[in-house]
Amino acid sequence: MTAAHVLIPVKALGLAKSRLAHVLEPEIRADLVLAMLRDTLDATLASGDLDVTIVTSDPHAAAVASACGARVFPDPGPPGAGSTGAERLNAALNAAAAHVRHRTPGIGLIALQADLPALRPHELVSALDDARQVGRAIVEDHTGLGTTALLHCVPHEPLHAMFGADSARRHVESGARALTGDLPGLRLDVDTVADLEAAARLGTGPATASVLVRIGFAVPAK
Ligand SMILES: Nc1nc2c(ncn2[C@@H]2O[C@H](COP(=O)(O)OP(=O)(O)OP(=O)(O)O)[C@@H](O)[C@H]2O)c(=O)[nH]1
Ligand SMILES: C=C(OP(=O)(O)O)C(=O)O
Repeated sequence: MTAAHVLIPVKALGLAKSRLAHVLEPEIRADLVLAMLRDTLDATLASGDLDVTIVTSDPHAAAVASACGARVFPDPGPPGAGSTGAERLNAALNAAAAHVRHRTPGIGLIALQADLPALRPHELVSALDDARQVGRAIVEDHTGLGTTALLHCVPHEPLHAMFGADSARRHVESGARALTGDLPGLRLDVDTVADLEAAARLGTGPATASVLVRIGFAVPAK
């Protein structure tokens, strides 16, 4: 049986990585988002017996998913008028989780960020092993405030994603254990120029490395 099902959300590329908009033109920003998605996906698919679904309405992200062997779940769109970005993200993840659990009752779920270009397969394996011991767990991002992975191994409770600003605290309050392992690639989501520099130092997958070289970083692939 598949060990767990990984859900990776990606919003429309034109809206993505707005915190890099002051340094990167829209076209290269879109290339970077797709490259980080590809490297995140490749590391995830190399982590063992995991199914992977990309949650997106973006055709370019869906094409990358299909090329890598992942499934695509169409973003259901805003849950209501005036909903916030975080509400849209969590609604999309929760809908995808319900769909997966309908097909595969009780399967473990991992909601994973799409911008983890330095992710190593063993980090995801180790986090999943630890999450199984406690049922519900998170990996805090490198700032300690956000969540890069919500690992939900409680068979008969819905995912209840709570991503968005300060999501680590909310996930912990919802009963998730914050994992303490040494997981530098899994903790490094890339939102800012400083994050990009940190990822380049840590070593990214080849797709991201190639974009970094185009924008002036001299980096070896991991
Ligand atoms: N499917 C889906 N994914 C989303 C949605 N909102 C955000 N995401 C994804 O969730 C992750 C975190 O989202 P954000 O931090 O809002 O966006 P970002 O593109 O990483 O960065 P900023 O634009 O700088 O905030 C990213 O992978 C997004 O693509 C949504 O409404 N639907
Ligand atoms: C959405 C989140 O992350 P970020 O905004 O850093 O991508 C989060 O940590 O819940």
